[in-house]
Amino acid sequence: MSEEPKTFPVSWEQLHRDAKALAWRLMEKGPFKGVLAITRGGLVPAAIIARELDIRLIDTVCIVSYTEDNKRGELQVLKAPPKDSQGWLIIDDLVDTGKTARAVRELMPHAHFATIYAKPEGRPIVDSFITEVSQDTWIYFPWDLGLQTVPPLIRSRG
Ligand SMILES: O=P(O)(O)OC[C@H]1O[C@H](OP(=O)(O)OP(=O)(O)O)[C@H](O)[C@@H]1O
Ligand code: HPA
Ligand SMILES: [Mg+2]
Repeated sequence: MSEEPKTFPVSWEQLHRDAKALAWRLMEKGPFKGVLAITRGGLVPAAIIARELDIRLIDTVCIVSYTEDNKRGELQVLKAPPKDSQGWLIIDDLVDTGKTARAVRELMPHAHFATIYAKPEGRPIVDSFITEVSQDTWIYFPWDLGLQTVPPLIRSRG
């Protein structure tokens, strides 16, 4: 992963709101027979969307992308998705370079692919998303954040 100058921290409330907005959009794309979460980032959004669409069949595709010198490396599929991709809804938290999405699409060519956030490089690979952020923005998800103190605005002025 490269150094990203801009940051986009997402709170639990915002994530819930954005996941529900995605569920609204997906209502007209279904019906879906099941939700496939891309671990690990897709797990929380998948739970919210499955609840809103009243889908009880949930599966995962478990993927690790090794990092070497802060760079995204080879993708390793630890657990494959179902063989028949027809009618499945794939959920991930975001698409960035599109490497993960491309790999999962190859395994699930007939599924609908949805993410909450999308960066320009990966956006053409997904079927549905809610919010686009620029390629040089790093999204921080609530499960990677903690409460901390911040200095008054006036002291951070250059
Ligand atoms: O479009 P890409 O460049 O492939 O990046 C997007 C992927 O990267 C993140 O997952 P990560 O591999 O960091 O693992 P995690 O979901 O377990 O956090 C994110 O959850 C997406 O799955
Ligand atoms: O912007 C991001 N945020 C968190 N994880 C990621 N994995 C790829 N891009 C990102
Ligand atoms: Mg992920």
